[in-house]
Amino acid sequence: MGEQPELGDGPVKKRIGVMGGTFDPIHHGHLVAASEVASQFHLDEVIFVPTGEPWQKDRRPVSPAEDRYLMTVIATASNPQFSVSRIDVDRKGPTYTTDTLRDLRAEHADADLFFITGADALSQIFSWRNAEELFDLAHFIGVTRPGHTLSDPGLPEGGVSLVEVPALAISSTDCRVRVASGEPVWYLVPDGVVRYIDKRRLYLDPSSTN
Ligand SMILES: Nc1ncnc2c1ncn2[C@@H]1O[C@H](COP(=O)(O)OP(=O)(O)OP(=O)(O)O)[C@@H](O)[C@H]1O
Ligand SMILES: O=C(O)c1ccc[n+]([C@@H]2O[C@H](COP(=O)([O-])O)[C@@H](O)[C@H]2O)c1
Repeated sequence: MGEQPELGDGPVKKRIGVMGGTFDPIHHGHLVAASEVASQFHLDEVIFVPTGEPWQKDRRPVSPAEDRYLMTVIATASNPQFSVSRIDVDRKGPTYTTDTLRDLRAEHADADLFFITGADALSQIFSWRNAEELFDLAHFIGVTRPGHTLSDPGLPEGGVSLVEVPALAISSTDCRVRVASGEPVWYLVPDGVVRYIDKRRLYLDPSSTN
């Protein structure tokens, strides 16, 4: 049997969301943002990409990349639309999103990429390395986040979409502080992540939480 003919002008491109983050730990704010963008933008899938060395988060020691990667796998395992990439964890040196997007474009040459970022990260985007190249590599989607104003910091015309997502006032910092002070993180992070934090004894040292 021959291949199905393509409709329209050419093959329909896959639409892949990319959710980059330090995920220390991953929480329901990340998951809701990815799910909502996937729905609103008719994405085929969302790839979560934990950072290797997040060079702008150097105020405190970040948990080992392998722990952050595994928590991301646990958190996304139940959603068939979600997957996790090791590309930033496996690349040596500081994590730059231009590298992330170049590598993903090489792996998914047939796809359009949509990079998902919260209001706080979007407002800092011009401090990222080679920021001017970012918008040629993916379409950017800025999502609302409680406590932060979602505004366009001067992004190129058509390069970014601003999207409202259900407001979850959760941050990884708050989760770490709660664990260090013996407060629960149940329902702020997926159940498997609560258990992983406990098993690996993460975030118990108060000096490394903030
Ligand atoms: N509650 C949330 N709602 C929407 N977007 C979020 C939320 N939390 C994080 N994000 C976005 O997810 C991406 C990855 O975030 P990150 O892993 O740094 O989590 P964080 O909660 O901001 O961590 P930390 O408190 O350690 O700075 C960023 O683009 C961030 O803006
Ligand atoms: O490219 C950069 O220089 C750069 C600087 C800071 C953050 N980022 C990316 O922004 C995403 C969210 O980062 P973070 O630090 O808020 O978890 C993640 O994918 C990072 O790699 C990228």
